[in-house]
Amino acid sequence: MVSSLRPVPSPIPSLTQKSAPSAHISLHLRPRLRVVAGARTSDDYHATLKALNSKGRSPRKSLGQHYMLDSAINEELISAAGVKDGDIVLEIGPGTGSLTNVLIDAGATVLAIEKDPHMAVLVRERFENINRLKVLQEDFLKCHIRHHIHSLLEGGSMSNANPSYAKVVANIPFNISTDIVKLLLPMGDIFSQVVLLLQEETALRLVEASSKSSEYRPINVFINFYSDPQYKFKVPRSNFFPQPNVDAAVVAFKLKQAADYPPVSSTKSFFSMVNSAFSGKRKMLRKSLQHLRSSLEIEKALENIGLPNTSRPQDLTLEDFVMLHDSITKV
Ligand SMILES: C[S@@+](CC[C@H](N)C(=O)[O-])C[C@H]1O[C@@H](n2cnc3c(N)ncnc32)[C@H](O)[C@@H]1O
Repeated sequence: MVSSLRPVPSPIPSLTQKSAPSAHISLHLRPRLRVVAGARTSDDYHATLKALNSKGRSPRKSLGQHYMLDSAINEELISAAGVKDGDIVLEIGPGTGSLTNVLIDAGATVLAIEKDPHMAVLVRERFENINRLKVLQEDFLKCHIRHHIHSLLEGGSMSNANPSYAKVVANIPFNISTDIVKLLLPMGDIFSQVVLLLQEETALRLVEASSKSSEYRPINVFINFYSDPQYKFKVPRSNFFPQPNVDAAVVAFKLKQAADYPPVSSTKSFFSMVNSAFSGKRKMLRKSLQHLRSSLEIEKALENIGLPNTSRPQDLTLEDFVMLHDSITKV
């Protein structure tokens, strides 16, 4: 099913076009060298435009609709997740169905959740004879995803194989990508792999920022708590229609299971402490955590774990935060 070598008419940019260097990637976070640019024109280019034209639909900015034009990139996405025959895969935002098509071709059973009712109809029509695909017209951020995936894993009628875990592979709207990451990563009981196409700058911030870097935030502690993230490759903006103002990148999160989470007495109190620690980024922890314990007690807790009593949040690794939380809750 993969691409034939047909010329791409204007005004859609050539899929082989190199993108401009990313000017906004900040400070310590620099893009990796590996870039997957569409090396050929793709059936997806034609399928996408045909599908959009047939419905008279213009892409909606509010829904982050930037459609992938190259099935070669979709294939790289599913290979990053190791999708194989019989896998159960959640796709968020199938749009015109270009990634869905590659997932179905790989033998996966696909649950696709699409917010736009027109695109949900379009993708249902495109794959009307495929019984390994279920399309739900719902807002992913509000749907009962655990319930839907459980029924597939428990051997619902759609699936002939019954893997223990499902996978997520999706080209998601950039404007809700952090919300999606926050929702999915603590679901290591149902998902083993989450592979997402994100805005490149977001991908770098989420995956590369570590303690000591100025980009380090509570979300980085959260991500490393629940997963082992890996930046996979860059996808230049010229591979999407309409072309966004930024490049994209693929990130693979290998989800941990609960038994492998760092040992904290309560995740709620742990992340609440981490958020407070970052509330005044330039502030020393003995000040920003004062509502939990006295300055003296925080200083003592920091010293107990081998850190200077003047430490700021960006000085602490995930393991340091775990020890600090343990020490503070015991003081
Ligand atoms: C970046 S496009 C990707 C489309 C398609 N997967 C592709 O690769 O061409 C994002 C898709 O997510 C859908 N979407 C936006 N917000 C959503 C939400 N909250 N829940 C589910 N789908 C959403 C959009 O309508 C759109 O189809």
